[in-house]
Amino acid sequence: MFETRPDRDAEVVLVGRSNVGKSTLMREITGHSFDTGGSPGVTTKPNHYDWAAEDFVITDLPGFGFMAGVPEDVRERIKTDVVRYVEANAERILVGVLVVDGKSVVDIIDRHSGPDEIPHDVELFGFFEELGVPVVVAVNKMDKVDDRDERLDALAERLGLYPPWQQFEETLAPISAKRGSIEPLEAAVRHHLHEAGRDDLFKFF
Ligand SMILES: Nc1nc2c(ncn2[C@@H]2O[C@H](COP(=O)(O)OP(=O)(O)OP(=O)(O)O)[C@@H](O)[C@H]2O)c(=O)[nH]1
Ligand SMILES: [Mg+2]
Repeated sequence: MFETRPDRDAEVVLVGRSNVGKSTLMREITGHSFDTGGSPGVTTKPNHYDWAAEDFVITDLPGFGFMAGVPEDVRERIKTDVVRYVEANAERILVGVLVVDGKSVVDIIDRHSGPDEIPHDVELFGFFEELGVPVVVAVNKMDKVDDRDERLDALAERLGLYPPWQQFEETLAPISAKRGSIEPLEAAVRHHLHEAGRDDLFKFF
């Protein structure tokens, strides 16, 4: 279990496989730099970012899934720790942002779909729903995607959202964190904050 536990009553978490761009997105949202890098597994502990005067924290969690050079048991432990963190903090998590790599997510999901295997991204998506935590899928690295609508429809379908994807703007947000184009994500997060009666937090998004 991660040892950090922020003493705030409202939280937004960023979760997802390693190297999808969570820390890059965290930088875009907060304006503060976090370790990012070309090799997966850069973030090993939760990054919490809060504001002294505000009862709010954004948390960038370590990535899980395949990471070159990281043993299987370590990867599994990180995944378990992330799931436990979300479960333990579900009460105050207003929005769960599931970050995926728009270029590869559909292929990865298909590769890991089988009779006794649920892909991490699909599992996490369902897990947030089970906990009653609104989830936004930040489909990152869209700057590398040519067949935008086809990719997004394919992803929607795998998450159980019947295409066309445009019907789910509160759930699917195509972005490019590295280029600073994250408006669809901000709009989706604001939607859920509004639903939670927390328009006061719009200033962070
Ligand atoms: N092309 C492109 N690359 C991106 C984008 N966002 C992030 N990256 C790159 O993806 C790599 C991984 O980014 P990180 O932000 O470290 O990813 P992470 O999800 O925090 O990774 P872990 O901490 O290992 O889980 C870096 O080389 C980033 O520059 C994007 O929108 N487009
Ligand atoms: Mg990171």
